[in-house]
Amino acid sequence: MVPPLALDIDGTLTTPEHTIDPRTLSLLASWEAPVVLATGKAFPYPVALCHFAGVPERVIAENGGVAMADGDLTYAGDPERVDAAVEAFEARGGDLGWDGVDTVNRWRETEVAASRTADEALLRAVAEEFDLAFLDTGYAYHLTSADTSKGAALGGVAERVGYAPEDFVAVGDSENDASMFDVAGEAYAVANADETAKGAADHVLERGYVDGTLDALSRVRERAP
Ligand SMILES: O=C(O)COP(=O)(O)O
Ligand SMILES: [Mg+2]
Repeated sequence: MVPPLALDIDGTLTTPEHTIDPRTLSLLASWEAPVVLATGKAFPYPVALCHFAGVPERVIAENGGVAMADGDLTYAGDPERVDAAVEAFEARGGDLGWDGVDTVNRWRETEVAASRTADEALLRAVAEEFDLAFLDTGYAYHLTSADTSKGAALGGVAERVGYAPEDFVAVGDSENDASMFDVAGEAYAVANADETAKGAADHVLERGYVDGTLDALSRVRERAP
C-alpha cells in the first residue's frame, strides 16, 4: 500500500510558470492513500484544487493556520496579533504590494501574505516586534503566528485520516515546508527548493517543480509493498 502524502502546492505541484500541470490532477486522483495539500495560500485555493481533482478536501492552508480533513475544520494562530502587525507595518509606510483587489488576503483568516516587492526589512522588523514568524516562500512573504506551521497542522490532519505524521511522505520547495519535512516519515525537496527546504529534506530531487514531485512519487509507488 502506498503511504499518505503531504504535498506543497506552489513550486511543487506547479510548473515554473506557476500553473497547475494536468498531470497533477491525475496524480491526486489516482493515489490510493490520503493526500493532504499543504500550502501558504488561503483556504479556498487548496479546497478548490481538491474539488477539481475529484479528491476529498484534506487541506492545510495559511501555513498551518487553517486545516481541514474529513469535515473537521481547525484554526491555529493569533490573527489579532497579525492584524496589529500589519497595522504597524502600514503606519510606517509599508504596503503589502497587491494592486487592485487583494485576492491573496481576501479569504485569509489567520495570517497575512505580502508581495515579494514589499519592504522585506520592514516586514521582518515588524514580525520580530510582534513575535511572529516571517516566511519567504519564494512566492510571497508571510507573517504567521510563531507556533503555527504546516508541520504542526499535519499532526491533527493525520490523526483525522487515521495515520500518524510519520506515516506521511512530504514533498515541498521552501522554508514553509521545513516543519512538515521534520514530522513526516520521509521528505523530498524538489530541485528548485530553497536551502532551508533542501536542508530539512531527506532527499533532494534532480528535477524541479511538478516533474521532481512526479519522480519522487513514482519512486515511492515502486517501492510500496
Ligand atoms: O502561498 C505561498 O506563498 C506559497 O504557497 P505554497 O506553500 O503552496 O508553496
Ligand atoms: Mg511551495
